[in-house]
Amino acid sequence: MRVAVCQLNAREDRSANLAMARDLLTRAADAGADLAVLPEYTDYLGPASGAPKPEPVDGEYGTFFADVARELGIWVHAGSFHETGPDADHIYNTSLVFNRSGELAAAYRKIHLYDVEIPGKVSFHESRTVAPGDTPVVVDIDGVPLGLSICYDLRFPELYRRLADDGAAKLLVVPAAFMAHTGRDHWEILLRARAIENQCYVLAAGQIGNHEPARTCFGRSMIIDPWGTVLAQAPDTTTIAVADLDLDRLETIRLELPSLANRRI
Ligand SMILES: NC(=O)CC(=O)C(=O)O
Repeated sequence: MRVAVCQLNAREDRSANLAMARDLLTRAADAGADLAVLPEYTDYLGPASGAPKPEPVDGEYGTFFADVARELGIWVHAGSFHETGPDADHIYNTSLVFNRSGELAAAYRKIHLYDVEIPGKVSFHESRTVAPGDTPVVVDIDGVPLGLSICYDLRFPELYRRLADDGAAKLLVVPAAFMAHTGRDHWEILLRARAIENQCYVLAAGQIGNHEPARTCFGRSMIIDPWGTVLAQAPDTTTIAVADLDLDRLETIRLELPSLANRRI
C-alpha cells in the first residue's frame, strides 16, 4: 500500500484552501498513492468570526471530497471540518474518510479538545466552541484497518491502544494543526511513540505556517513505520510526502518483538 500525507497552509479563503487540497490529492494520486491524508481543518484555519457555517457530513465539504475521491479513484482522508454540533454554540471537529468510489467510509469526531494556557505562547480553548466526540473509529482500507484521531488526541495514548487493541488497527492517522511552540519538542516524539508502542504505521498530516490570528502550525507531516522509523517527512512548505507501507514487516515486528502480546493487564 502506498500512502501520502498532504501538508498545507489553510487560510481564510475557503475556495482557495479546497483548491489547494484538491491539487495535493491529485499529486498524491499521480504518485500512485492508494490513500492520501489531509490536515485538521483543511477548509479553513483563521479567525473564529470568519469560520464556515457548520455543515452536516454530507454537506458541501463532504460532497467536495467525495467527488475528488471518486474522480481520482483513491481513498481520501479529508482532514477535518466544522460539522454541525449538538447546540448553537458548539460544532464537532470531524474527519471524514471516502473510498475509491467516493462513498463515505467513516466519520470521526475529535475526542480530546485542546484547552491549553501557556502564558505568552499558546492560549487556546477549543471546548468553548467545539463539543467532544465520544467514539473511537477504525475503518477498513482495502483490507487494512485504519484507526482515526485528530491532532491533540495524539497526547492520549489510551485512545491509540484502544484503536490497536479492540479495533485491530494497523495504521493510525493523525490529521493536525499542531502548534509550532509545542510541535518543536513534542510532535515527532509523540508520533514515533504511538507507532512503537502500538506497532502500527502512523500517518500524520499537518498544517504548516502562519494563520490568523497569531497561530503558527508546525508542519513536518510524516509517515512512520511500526519500528518507529520515519519513512518520509515533508519539508516546511505546502507539499506531499509519500511512502510504501510493508504490512509483512509489520507482522514480522509484532512476531519478533511481541510487546502487544506481552502486556499484563
Ligand atoms: N492544536 C492541537 O490540537 C494540539 C497541539 O497543538 C498540541 O497538542 O500541542
